[in-house]
Amino acid sequence: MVSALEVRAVGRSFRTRSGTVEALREVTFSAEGGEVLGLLGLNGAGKTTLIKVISTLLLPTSGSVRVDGVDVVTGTRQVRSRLSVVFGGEQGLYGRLSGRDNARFFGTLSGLDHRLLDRRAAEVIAMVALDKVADRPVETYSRGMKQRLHLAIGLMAAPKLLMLDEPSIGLDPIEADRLRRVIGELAAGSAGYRPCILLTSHYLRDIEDLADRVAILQGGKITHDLPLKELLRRAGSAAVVTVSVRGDEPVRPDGDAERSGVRLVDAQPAGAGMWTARYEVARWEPATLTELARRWPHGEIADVRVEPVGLEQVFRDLSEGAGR
Ligand SMILES: Nc1ncnc2c1ncn2[C@@H]1O[C@H](COP(=O)(O)OP(=O)(O)OP(=O)(O)O)[C@@H](O)[C@H]1O
Repeated sequence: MVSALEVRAVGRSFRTRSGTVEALREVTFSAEGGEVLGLLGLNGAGKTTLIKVISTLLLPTSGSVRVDGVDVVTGTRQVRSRLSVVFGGEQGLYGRLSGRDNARFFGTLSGLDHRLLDRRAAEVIAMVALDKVADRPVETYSRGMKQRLHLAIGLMAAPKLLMLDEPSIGLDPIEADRLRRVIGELAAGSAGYRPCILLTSHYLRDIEDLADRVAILQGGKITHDLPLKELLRRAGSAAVVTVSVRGDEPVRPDGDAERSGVRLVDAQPAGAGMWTARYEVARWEPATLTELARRWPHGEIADVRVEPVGLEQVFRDLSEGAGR
């Protein structure tokens, strides 16, 4: 089977006055249709360079990239017709034109047959839920609507590979959620097929909500390439649970934290006969609550607060682990 995206041992260096910068080093990964791959990296890690190489804007110095089986260097034109890059932000739309006319215009630029333009524009506008405002000038759109229009335009040519760069940048939480919902539907096949989606974002919520897999770039190298669930599992704990207990001191950890998946972090008296204790738990499930109650045989649990460990924490831990 041909992968939607295949990146093999890609290197890209830049000559600068102060020497050579290796922006990408031996980058290798692949992704399939229907998969959402999150690409994470701190500033300067090489994300933009990688996106430019995949989208044929920069030549790789070494290695190869294939989009839907076509090499980016020898098949530049075919590759361009198989992928779309959607950037965050407000630029690149014609404010006086309607959303529908913007979609038609960019569809023409990407070589779509004019007989298909109207139908395709209506389809993609429906996919991103802009039907009601499709004939209004884009200058009257909210930021979120403009972002969804960018996505619609990116879908005009039914790309096999959809690259989304910071898609929710500058959006309020409601608009960001709406956009994430649309992206999730696309990955699930709302466009009639399942594109491969490469998602770059500093906003980890996008990645956490949408990605099936996460690749982490550090210093131009892929340091991790894992299913999202596995990456979160590597945090070592799924949640931090804070319990307030009325009653006696807790039973101290009895060496079975590994088996029970519940590890006491600290416990302190909180006055008026109350204790506050924090636990790291490997899984948050009904058995965890039973286990916590077992730790306080003479106490009454008055309150439980659960904070899931998110990708942000994992990313921070991994970045620190890599020497930052
Ligand atoms: N045209 C260029 N000339 C020289 N160095 C460059 C050029 N483009 C990128 N670099 C260098 O390559 C490295 C990777 O940059 P890149 O922009 O790809 O990182 P990034 O992960 O996209 O960062 P950010 O999150 O800040 O956008 C950096 O050290 C950068 O300074």
